[in-house]
Amino acid sequence: PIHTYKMADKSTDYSTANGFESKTPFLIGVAGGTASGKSTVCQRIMEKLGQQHKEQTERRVVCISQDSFYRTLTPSERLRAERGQFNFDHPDAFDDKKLLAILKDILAGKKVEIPEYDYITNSISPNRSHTIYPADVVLIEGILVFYFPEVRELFHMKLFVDTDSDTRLARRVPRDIMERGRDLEQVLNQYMNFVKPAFEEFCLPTKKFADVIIPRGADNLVAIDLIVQHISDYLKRSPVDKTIALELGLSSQSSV
Ligand SMILES: [N-]=[N+]=N[C@@H]1[C@H](O)[C@@H](CO)O[C@H]1n1ccc(=O)[nH]c1=O
Repeated sequence: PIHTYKMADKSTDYSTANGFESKTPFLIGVAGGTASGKSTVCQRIMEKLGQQHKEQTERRVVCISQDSFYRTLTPSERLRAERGQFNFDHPDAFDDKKLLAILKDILAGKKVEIPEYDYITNSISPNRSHTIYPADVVLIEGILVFYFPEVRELFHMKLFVDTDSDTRLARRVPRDIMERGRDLEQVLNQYMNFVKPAFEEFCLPTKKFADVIIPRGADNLVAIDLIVQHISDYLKRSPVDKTIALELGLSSQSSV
């Protein structure tokens, strides 16, 4: 029997329409504290899905970051940010309306432009954006992807990466110093004043919305395999959208 993939909170009928599969991408939200391993979990899922679908090079799995949707800071906010006195972990720091609009475009199978975020200048770098073509699986990772109800309701699957906060801090300090040009005192002050309190007030409470909670993040290979298997089963039931494959100039013969 052909299974129609029934979502918990919405039934999506991937029935064919005018000869082609008319389907929306499988949208996965990946939340968790800073440095919990969200983007690594996304990478592992994409790698393993890619391996699973060798025979179908059209399978497209892409990942976008909520950090691409930090709102533009006012000059005074930018000054505070430079002094480590701006709270980037608060929901108000994000342009959730823009994220919602982009996710709806993705679900409509549209091609979207995602800006890159520059942690050194604390701003979106206008010339560095990347294009997301219609995909089969789209992962969105971020500390507060489950905080905004309208965004949360769009996900077909919600993952929460649950890593101990001391492990996260231990990873965060070197990363902020090496990659984001900060000094130790500023990183620790920012963590104590903003990152830790905001995690407890805004991020941790969204764990209850997760379908799967992943303790230890990317090290948890059993959890990642389970998740990949679930996605793979879903993908097997919804053949590749030929229009997407043709549009992208891909075909099963091509060695993309
Ligand atoms: N500071 N701080 N915390 C946030 C948050 O924990 C994390 C979100 O991915 O990125 C951090 N973040 C965000 C924007 C920025 O310009 N700098 C920065 O460090």
